[in-house]
Amino acid sequence: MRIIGITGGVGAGKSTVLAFLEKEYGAAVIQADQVGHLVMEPGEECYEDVIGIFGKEIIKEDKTIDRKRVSDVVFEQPHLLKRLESVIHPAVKRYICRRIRELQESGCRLCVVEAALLLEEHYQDFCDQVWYIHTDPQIRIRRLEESRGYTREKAEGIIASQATEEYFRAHTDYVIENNNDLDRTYAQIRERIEKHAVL
Ligand SMILES: CC(C)(COP(=O)(O)OP(=O)(O)OC[C@H]1O[C@@H](n2cnc3c(N)ncnc32)[C@H](O)[C@@H]1O)[C@@H](O)C(=O)NCCC(=O)NCCS
Ligand SMILES: Nc1ncnc2c1ncn2[C@@H]1O[C@H](COP(=O)(O)OP(=O)(O)OP(=O)(O)O)[C@@H](O)[C@H]1O
Repeated sequence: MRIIGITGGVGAGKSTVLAFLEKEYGAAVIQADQVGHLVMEPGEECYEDVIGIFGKEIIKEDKTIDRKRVSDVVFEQPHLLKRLESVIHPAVKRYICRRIRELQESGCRLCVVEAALLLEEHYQDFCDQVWYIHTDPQIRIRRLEESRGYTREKAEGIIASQATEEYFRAHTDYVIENNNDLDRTYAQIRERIEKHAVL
């Protein structure tokens, strides 16, 4: 099974690229953000620890954790983000490694793992290649304001907590530019998959 890692900053278009790989090439996809959400669901392994860090105020009526509330705090306060990461990251990595083993055993040909923190978490160790999705910060901020209702400050806070463009470029195998319309992005993906015999 080939494993492609997809990384890049907030709102760069990672999930959009992932959806294309799933639809066009039948890739099995794994999204670290979603796994992170899963492990803090009620009854899951990180639920109590996250409440231990932020207090009972983050519990919503339906008992789930209010991630928006957590996110409003952590991207402003690095020491709290570090504590949250120390709880979530090991659980996410275990989940992803387990899922990869399952996919391998099921005969899957292509798996794509998406993570903003792919490099920091060393997921490249189990990826055959890593792609960096690049979009200029101002375009990302505008897209996030329009599609997710983020404020400029919130988007900037997340961007500030992530790796720099230079770091991403220096540690990845292929860069996809996603500043323009999606057809141009998809063309770069096709080229990489087809000309470089990824499959
Ligand atoms: C802060 C939380 C609760 C916000 O949840 P919410 O559903 O509102 O946002 P979402 O998870 O979609 O993240 C929003 C954006 O921030 C980025 N992001 C999330 N965590 C981090 C982080 N630790 N460092 C840098 N960027 C991050 C995401 O990649 C995404 O681009 C959540 O992101 C979280 O638990 N983060 C810490 C754990 C983590 O590092 N997860 C990333 C994958 S393991
Ligand atoms: N080329 C593009 N043109 C216009 N809009 C785009 C383009 N690429 C992505 N978008 C939009 O930008 C927003 C962010 O894209 P997406 O969710 O794929 O980013 P992401 O990198 O996965 O975000 P996150 O870091 O939060 O996981 C979405 O609303 C998406 O539809």
